[in-house]
Amino acid sequence: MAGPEWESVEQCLEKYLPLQDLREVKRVLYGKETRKLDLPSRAFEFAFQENFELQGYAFEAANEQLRRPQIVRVGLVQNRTPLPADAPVAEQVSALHRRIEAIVQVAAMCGVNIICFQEAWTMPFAFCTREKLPWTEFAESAEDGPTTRFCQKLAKKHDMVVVSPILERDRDHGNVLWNTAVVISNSGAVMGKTRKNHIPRVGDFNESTYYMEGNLGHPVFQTQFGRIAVNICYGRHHPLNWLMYSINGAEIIFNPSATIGTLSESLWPIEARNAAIANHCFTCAINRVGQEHFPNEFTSGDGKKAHHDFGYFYGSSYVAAPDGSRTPGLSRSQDGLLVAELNLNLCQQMSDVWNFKMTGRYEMYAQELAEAVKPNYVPTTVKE
Ligand SMILES: NC(=O)NCCC(=O)O
Repeated sequence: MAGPEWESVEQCLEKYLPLQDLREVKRVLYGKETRKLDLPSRAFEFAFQENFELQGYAFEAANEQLRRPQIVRVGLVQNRTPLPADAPVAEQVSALHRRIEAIVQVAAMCGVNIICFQEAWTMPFAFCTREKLPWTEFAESAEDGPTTRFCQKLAKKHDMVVVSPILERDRDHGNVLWNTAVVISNSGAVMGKTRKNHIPRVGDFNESTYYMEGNLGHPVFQTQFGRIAVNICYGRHHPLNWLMYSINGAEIIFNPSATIGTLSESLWPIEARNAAIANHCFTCAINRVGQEHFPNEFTSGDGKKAHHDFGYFYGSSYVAAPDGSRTPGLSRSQDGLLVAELNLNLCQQMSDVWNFKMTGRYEMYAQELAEAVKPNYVPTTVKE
């Protein structure tokens, strides 16, 4: 599997396809073309100085007579962990705070209204190790931990909604851990939190050793810039998880993730994009980037030798729209900020075209599912 030396699908297509073919391939692969955003040159200069990629695209919607366009800019951040995983915990967290502060500053220059970071952004993705210390020390209170306070300052300073996915320690319920996203209003107030509903039991994603499936359902946050929800990582494999955020009114669903090439790279471009189409909403798929090395060897339960690495986090963060179009992905190897301008009117427009909420047979599914989960259920299979 390719590592950082293979930059991206987009770069490969641009390099090898003649212009006419490239246009048609992009039409089929990416849907209606997204316009390149004219971002300020000082934002590009600062991003270059700070060594991260900056890309910006806009999704258009048709003009309506009764509604004004509902324009919102979202920022997706993918990043490496700046310090090695064996550096002191507090130093790793501070280094990540500094890195994100610089990226958020560029997002502010680009007029971003809502920004989302990658899954468990304040730590290396250490759940592969199954060790408790020092990794559980990265857990913080969602309400008033140092990272939430840090994000509150950023939110207020830049008038930006911040979605901050962290490892949460829930002091009010026996100090248990959760995989949580904290949603902070552009006023700086904590609006609330949402938790990862589906815990992977695949490969080295040994997350069930650390926390349980979320117990907060599918909350949607009504921000000044639109209704948002957060479907954390592995939840993207579950169409009903996306559906429930949509049923609660989400116009934008963020999917902060941490996933590796050998496991999921071929699924990555499909799942969040399909969710945007199926639910008439925008989806923002964010993946971490790079390789993380852990001090102690761990095994993968596959008979192969113990190792120190999780695998290659392939970045490739992107935004998909309800009409099925999508932005190109950020690179597979670099830290990056993807800015996307959305017109939320496109959600209702696509709903009126395709009518999935109208044609969906939810009552029938609800009844059938209610039966199917009963222990004595007999599947309706017709046999010869
Ligand atoms: N972080 C996480 O849930 N990863 C699981 C692997 C995947 O969903 O691709």
